[in-house]
Amino acid sequence: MGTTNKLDHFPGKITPYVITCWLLAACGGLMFGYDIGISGGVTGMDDFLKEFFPKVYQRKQHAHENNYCKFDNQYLQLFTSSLYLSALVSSFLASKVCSLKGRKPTILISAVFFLVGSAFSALSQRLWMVIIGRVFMGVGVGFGNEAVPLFLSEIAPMQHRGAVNILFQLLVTVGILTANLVNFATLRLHPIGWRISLGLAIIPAVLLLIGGIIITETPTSLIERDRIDEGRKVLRKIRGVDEVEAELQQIREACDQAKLVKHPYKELRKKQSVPPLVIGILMQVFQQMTGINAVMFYAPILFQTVGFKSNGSLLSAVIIGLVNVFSTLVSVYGVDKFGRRILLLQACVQMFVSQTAIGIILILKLTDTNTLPKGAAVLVVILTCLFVMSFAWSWGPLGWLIPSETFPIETRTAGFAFAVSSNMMFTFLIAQAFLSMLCHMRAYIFLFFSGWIVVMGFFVVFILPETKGVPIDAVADRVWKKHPVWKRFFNEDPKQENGA
Ligand SMILES: OC[C@H]1O[C@](O)(CO)[C@@H](O)[C@@H]1O
Repeated sequence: MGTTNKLDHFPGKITPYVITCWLLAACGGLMFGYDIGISGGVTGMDDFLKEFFPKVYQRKQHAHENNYCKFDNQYLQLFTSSLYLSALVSSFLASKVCSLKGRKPTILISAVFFLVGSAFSALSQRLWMVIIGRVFMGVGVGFGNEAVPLFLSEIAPMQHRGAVNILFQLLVTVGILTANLVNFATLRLHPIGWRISLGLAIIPAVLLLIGGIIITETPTSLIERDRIDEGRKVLRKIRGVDEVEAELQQIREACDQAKLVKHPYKELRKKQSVPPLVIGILMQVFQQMTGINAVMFYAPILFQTVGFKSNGSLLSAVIIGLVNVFSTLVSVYGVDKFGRRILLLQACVQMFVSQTAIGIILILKLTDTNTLPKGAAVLVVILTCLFVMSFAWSWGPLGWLIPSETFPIETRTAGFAFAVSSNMMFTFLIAQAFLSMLCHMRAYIFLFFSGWIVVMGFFVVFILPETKGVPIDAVADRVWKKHPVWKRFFNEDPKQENGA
């Protein structure tokens, strides 16, 4: 632990150049969000269903007794989920490219795959072509989600890292909202509305491509690869000052320490890695088990299921998208003021109440002929907004922030890759299973998610330590070693410390 621990006061300002780099790279978040938001609307569009899923279209036309099952089709779910499966696999490859070649090339690869994939899926004539397009886009998402959050925080001055990390999630929510708006507009454009929706993903991809060409490589990545002089030059440029030796030194020490560990993935198997690994993975798994993506992917379908017309359901999705963006802004302010645990716990209560209430209303009020009384329908939309609101200022951004600040430098990128892939894995599972679960569990599915939220509440109370205000490299000493559950993993016995 001989590192410089004067972590937060290096000279430097937020220069216009850094802001430009942030904005361009953050298009990676926009791209990811656009995709999350676009697929649900497209799956609900008649022209799309007629072309690729005529049976689902027929079922939809003749809404009958079992309305909950009208969208239950494995291939329809595969349309949404295939992207996350390929993102899951590619995020491990991306973590290698990211450390061996740098953040910039990883971002460029991401943009190219996304660009090709979105053009391909928009122009498809067959279902398999759409799916291949989605798989390409998934590689883009896997590479982007690995490199962009790292890039954003590595070029940020230390004291702004938390807020900048949330910028990624904020752009994800802006992407989702944009997609909801696009779907709302293209619904009326027969028969190619869905093609326009899918094709417009090209815009964030092109922006990211331009960004990938313009942005600088990060100083950490250059120094990690022994390109010290270039690292110094970049640091001067992004900080807007000449005096950067102290920060350069600190990055060098951190990189040297990381290099002592030859195999970060092996290091993750050691006892001391258990606490951050468990926390990093569970934060992401729980983020998905709130049921957020059941709403984000399938809100338009969900609202159609409970009796809204196409138009009304897409409009509701737009409202939810707006709530999502504005509530994420709250966390930028709240995360360092109230702390992580308070935000997460408050959200557990609000999410539990709203999910349970939605479930009960649907169980009691949704008739077999697929009608929900007007008042109940409005209440369901309001409750969905309350649910999304609390998710957006807590588990949404903190699902990324906490894993990025709990690992020590030696295992940070490897540990983060596990967190990213757990997110993709559970996003995939929800995308693939939700419509079938809806068919079999009906409105009880909401109670299923509320059950998970109770488990998450216990997790926060008993297991999750507070990391507010703790410098990133002091987490082991100040947090883990003092925590009643986790301190036993930090044995004082030197043999154990060395991993013997
Ligand atoms: O804003 C909601 C979105 O945020 C994420 O949880 C990513 O952090 C997505 O999985 C979800 O769709």
